[in-house]
Amino acid sequence: MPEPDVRPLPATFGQRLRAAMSARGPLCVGIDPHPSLLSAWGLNDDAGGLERFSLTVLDAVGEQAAALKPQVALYERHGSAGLAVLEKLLTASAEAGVLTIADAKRGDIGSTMAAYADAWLRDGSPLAADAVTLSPYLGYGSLRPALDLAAATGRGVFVLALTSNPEGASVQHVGGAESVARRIAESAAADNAAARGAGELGSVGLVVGATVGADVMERLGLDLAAVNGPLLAPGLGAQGATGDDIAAAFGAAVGNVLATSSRDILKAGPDTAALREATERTLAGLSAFSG
Ligand SMILES: O=c1ccn([C@@H]2O[C@H](COP(=O)(O)O)[C@@H](O)[C@H]2O)c(=O)[nH]1
Repeated sequence: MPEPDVRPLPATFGQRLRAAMSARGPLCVGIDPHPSLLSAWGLNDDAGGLERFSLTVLDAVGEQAAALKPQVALYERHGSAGLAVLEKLLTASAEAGVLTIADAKRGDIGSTMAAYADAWLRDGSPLAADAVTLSPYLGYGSLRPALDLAAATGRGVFVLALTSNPEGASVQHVGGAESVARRIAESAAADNAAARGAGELGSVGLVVGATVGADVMERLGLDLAAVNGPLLAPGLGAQGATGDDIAAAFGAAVGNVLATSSRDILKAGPDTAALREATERTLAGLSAFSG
């Protein structure tokens, strides 16, 4: 009879993110190599500049942030050479023990979704990250291949629910008390039920903008605490939101918020000390809810 496999299961993304947030604070630093930032850093708008930019951010703030969030579009615009740099960044981050969230906003019919899941969430995939952002416009259920693969490989997802841009309201707020956003939140809560039962943070997160505001949350009757998943909150700094705005809007769910900022921190580069100082300042600005 074969020996039972007694290797411990890998920690879930929710467990790893909770540990990172407890140790470092609730901040994710976005890596958005916009052409204007590359230029301001004295770098070329090419794969060489992209690599220098990406690895500088990892080196400078990788130990301060709970996670790094590369914006996939800004690598894709360089074609295959840009994606090769993204692969390098994801590998280097994993080797350094830094969690990564690939901001790819993927979503498609289930059969194609399986291929996106394979790219971002499969062990051994060159583009494997700890988590990926997903768009539920084709229906939350269409994301199932990614939800299942993430669960099987100890990875996570962040599903767009209430995005930080003003245009999001025209889709996400529709339906009032039965809004699209509320349905997405309820679906994520159902997928996190087992983690809730175990008293742990689930691995199915939502994207809820830091810019959204308490009035909208109230009007839509969203129970974000019931989601029991990480809440990725973009909009800090460059889009105008503050730590106080997050504390006011997220209420009882604020302990699950992972605030994310890109341009406001990145504009401090390329100097490593200045990037660290900007990250420190951003973390201090979250004191209203990070204790
Ligand atoms: O609702 C959303 C979802 C994703 N984002 C992304 O976050 C960063 C924000 O960058 P800043 O420079 O801090 O404004 C960017 O990659 C967006 O695509 C978002 O802003 N809002």
